[in-house]
Amino acid sequence: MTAARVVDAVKTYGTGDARVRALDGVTVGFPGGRFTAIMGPSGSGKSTLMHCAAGLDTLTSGTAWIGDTELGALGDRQLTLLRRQRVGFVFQSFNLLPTLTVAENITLPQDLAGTGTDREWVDALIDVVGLGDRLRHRPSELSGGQQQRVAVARALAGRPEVVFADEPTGNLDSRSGEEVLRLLGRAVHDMGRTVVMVTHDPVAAAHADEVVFLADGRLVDTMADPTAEKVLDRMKAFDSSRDTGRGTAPRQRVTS
Ligand SMILES: Nc1ncnc2c1ncn2[C@@H]1O[C@H](COP(=O)(O)OP(=O)(O)OP(=O)(O)O)[C@@H](O)[C@H]1O
Repeated sequence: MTAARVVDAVKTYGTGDARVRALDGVTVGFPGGRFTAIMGPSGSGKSTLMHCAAGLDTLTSGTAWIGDTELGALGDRQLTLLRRQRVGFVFQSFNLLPTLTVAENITLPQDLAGTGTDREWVDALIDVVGLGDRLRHRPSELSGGQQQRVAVARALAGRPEVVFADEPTGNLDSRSGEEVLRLLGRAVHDMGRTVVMVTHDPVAAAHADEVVFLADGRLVDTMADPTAEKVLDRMKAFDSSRDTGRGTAPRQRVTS
């Protein structure tokens, strides 16, 4: 089962000479029950791909799917509901609500949707993220790593079909980052969830089951069972092919 996918995805930003093709015909599926990392050089289109696949942004052409639902066919309200009920998000900057407690932050999406909370599942999650003694605290009373663990619990609380994480360790020291990555890995391998993570860090990507590589808005490679060394080597190959003028083309400008 493919939890999320894009087909022939094209995304352009800007107009005229300044028009940039951030996604240039990407087709990729993210399998259910797997942890996939999206890697690539800066500006290669990683965040754009994630945002379009997750329904946070729309494609210029092509289609994006969550399960069997094509996102382009949905109106604004349906898209909001889909994001709230079927997708979870973890961002680099945690995005917790400062006035709410940890417990309230974790169940906020279900409270907003009025769908009710699966108490047993949420209690199990709180156990896994290790924040049982912090439930009445506000985010400002937690470390960055703890805040991100709350964000991971919030993303998983509604049992979404897929969790998208955009550089989830970008604001964390390596030890807290490692904890968050292990948590995402456990969500997939012990709890049967699906995670798609954008990262530029080979060590983070090594936690995934599979890495997909973007360059200049195109899907250029995939790697199963990654290690940090293998991912780093693959990334270095991008750099050397750029240096020698071979391999991936420079970012394509669209002048029409
Ligand atoms: N809102 C926007 N308006 C104009 N151009 C944009 C916009 N968002 C992204 N781009 C351009 O699209 C391309 C892809 O950007 P994107 O952020 O998806 O890349 P990325 O691989 O996530 O980069 P990074 O690793 O640096 O975050 C870049 O050339 C970027 O400048």
